Amino acid sequence: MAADHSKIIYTLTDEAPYLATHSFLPIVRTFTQAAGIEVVESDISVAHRILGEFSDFLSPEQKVSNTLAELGKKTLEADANIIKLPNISASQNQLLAAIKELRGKGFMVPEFPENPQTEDEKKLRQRYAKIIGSAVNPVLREGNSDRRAPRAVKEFARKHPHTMAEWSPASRTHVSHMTHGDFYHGEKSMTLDQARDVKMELITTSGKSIVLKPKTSLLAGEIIDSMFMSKKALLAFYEQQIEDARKTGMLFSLHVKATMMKVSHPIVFGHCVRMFYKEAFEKHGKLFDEIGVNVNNGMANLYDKIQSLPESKQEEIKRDLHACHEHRPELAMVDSAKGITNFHSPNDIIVDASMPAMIRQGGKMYGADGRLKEVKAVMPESTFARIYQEIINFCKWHGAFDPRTMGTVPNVGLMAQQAEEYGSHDKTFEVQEDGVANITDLATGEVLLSQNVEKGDIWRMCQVKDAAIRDWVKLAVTRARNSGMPAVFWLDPYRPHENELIKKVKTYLKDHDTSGLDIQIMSQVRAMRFTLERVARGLDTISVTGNILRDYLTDLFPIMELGTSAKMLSIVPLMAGGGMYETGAGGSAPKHVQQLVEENHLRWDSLGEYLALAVSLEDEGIKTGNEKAKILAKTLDAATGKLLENNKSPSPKTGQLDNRGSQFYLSMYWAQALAAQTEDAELAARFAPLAKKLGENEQKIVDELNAVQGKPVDIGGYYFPDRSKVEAVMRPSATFNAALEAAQG
Ligand SMILES: NC(=O)C1=CN([C@@H]2O[C@H](COP(=O)(O)OP(=O)(O)OC[C@H]3O[C@@H](n4cnc5c(N)ncnc54)[C@H](OP(=O)(O)O)[C@@H]3O)[C@@H](O)[C@H]2O)C=CC1
Ligand SMILES: O=C(O)CCC(=O)C(=O)O
Ligand SMILES: [Mg+2]
Repeated sequence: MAADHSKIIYTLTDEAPYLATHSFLPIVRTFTQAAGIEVVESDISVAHRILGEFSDFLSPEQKVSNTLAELGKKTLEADANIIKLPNISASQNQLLAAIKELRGKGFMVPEFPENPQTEDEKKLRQRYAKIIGSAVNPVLREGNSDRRAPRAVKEFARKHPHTMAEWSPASRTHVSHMTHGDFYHGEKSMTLDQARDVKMELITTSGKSIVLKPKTSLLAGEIIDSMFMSKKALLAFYEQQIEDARKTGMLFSLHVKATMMKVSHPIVFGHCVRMFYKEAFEKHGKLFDEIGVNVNNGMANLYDKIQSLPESKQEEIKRDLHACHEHRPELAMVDSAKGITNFHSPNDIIVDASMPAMIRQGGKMYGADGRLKEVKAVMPESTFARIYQEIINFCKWHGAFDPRTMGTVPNVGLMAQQAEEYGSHDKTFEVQEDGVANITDLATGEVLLSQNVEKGDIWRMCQVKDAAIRDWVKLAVTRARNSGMPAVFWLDPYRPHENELIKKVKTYLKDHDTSGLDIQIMSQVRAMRFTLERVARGLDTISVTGNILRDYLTDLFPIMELGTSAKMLSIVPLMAGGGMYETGAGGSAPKHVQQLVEENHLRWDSLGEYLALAVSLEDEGIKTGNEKAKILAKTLDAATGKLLENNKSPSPKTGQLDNRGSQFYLSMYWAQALAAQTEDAELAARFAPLAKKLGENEQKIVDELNAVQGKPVDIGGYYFPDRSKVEAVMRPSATFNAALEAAQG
């Protein structure tokens, strides 16, 4: 393919990464132009996704296309080269706020039907369901996951270690999970002998058939699972844990992943809130139902809904809620200054980030008085919760990890084609009546898997495709070979699903040359212990895991090693041949936007973007034979290394170098590296003037960038900001802007 047809797709997302993109894209284009590469935008922000879904409600000039669907199709093409920034996986509260903002701006998308009654409302609700929770990543992730800390980043962390609180062997902090009645308990799993169409059906005790999902087409070799969480067991567990925390004087803290597990975890979360405030719910439950309170969306929803009630009633409810606290444990706070507890909103306590933060703080979270305290971390589902208890045990014995000496733990994750639990939300159901939940072959009527369930249980089917597993095993071998590190498959033979996986892993490993490689299979708790023993000795170990542990471990280890998962290289080699380059392994850090709006300081670190862009350019260079792209990649990596070496990352403090200043330094180092290289004289000549100009004006530009800080700014919205205002805020240095412009061809 001719180099001048090269295209890199760069996503526009939300919050801090969206803001950072507005200053970064003009920089990127200045450089990529020189290699004939066009950088095109694809807006997959939550606001744009709402507009795309509801274009039938918009005027012709307001209509936008469904960019997410288009981008999803692109991932299936061999020449896809996509840079994907983190996006909001919207909770219901966030969705409501986005809808309100859009309507306020004259985009009359429908109101979200919280309690759909009519057929029309039910349809609208279904359309909105496509936008809620983790709705972007599963569509785009048509490949498995390769996440690691690049050498330069790890070296930087060793030289400039982040803070790490001490761990005491006497710490009482622990994880509480269920030991029966959860998804782990009684899971059933099978590998399909042939392609089959199945239905999911509940046969009630009264003999009625309720079709949960009429048809799902499965391929030969696919692994399917059937599992459920018992409501009775869950409630008994919560009751016991709440009481245990009270008796022992521990902070009570709940950790879920309601964004990715968008059907099951809001229910799991809601049961906990209702149990905690049991007496208030017994007294006011009927009224709450009437006014549409749904604490699956957190206490924020309750406080919002009761505002429709007379003042005196509101006071009574609040009194009754407060009264519950008298015989309850103290709750962990998300923001103690603002009085926001762990129960406020399920998207405030996303387990992959919230547990590592606690571990980094020496096993403590904030109480209502703003002081750090030991915690009971409640994660009902036991399948993966056990790894956190294991790392807590290790920290108590070993003490806190030392970022200066600890080894690194990259991850190879099974993620493609909506693998495992994270792809299960269209196959997850809250059981309406006691009965048997069956997965039945449509053609033969044969029941493949069945479970006895009761009203209120959460039943689900998960699946993972054979091709995805093969590709994952191959990626693991490739990473083990290229890195020279041992690789451990974290698989538990006592869990039926993972037992099926183990059989396949053993088979597919034989397709590869594994001579000289150290590849092992261990259950999760052993794998964690083995890995941590090595980490403490400065040794590196690849974790090869399923989809949930991919998510958990790629925040856990980076947060210990690097202070944040924003500094991870995160590659998705797409199964169709293309590449998607995610930027960091974390999210969109909402409090960063708040700081920008209040103080015009953006602490967001775009390092993930720099790393992603370098591999994207390298990939483009290799696939299209574009030598200039390869040089851009190499020099960008060198510039990133220098940025770290010279400590030009954004500071969290207003008044100091922020995201914009850091981007300036990257541009300067990149231009300098290009000017200095001797492989391509044309590129060197093209970037020499920019390198010179930026070097000469370094102090002036940094002063211009820092001078604007300390005052509030207006970006014209939160979910749907005004792009021209964002651009003005994000590009405040006239000197820098002029230098970039002059360098453009
Ligand atoms: N790939 C994706 O699309 C992902 C999206 N999400 C979404 O992101 C939102 C927030 O999720 P949450 O779980 O709180 O996780 P985040 O990773 O956004 O936040 C955790 C903390 O990590 C730090 N952090 C993360 N990225 C950066 C960065 N680039 N530069 C500097 N600091 C960073 C910040 O800490 P500090 O206080 O030190 O600044 C931040 O408060 C949610 O809407 C979630 O659904 C979450 C994960 C991945
Ligand atoms: O899609 C999401 O909501 C979050 C994704 C995530 O946390 C991850 O992939 O690490
Ligand atoms: Mg994650």
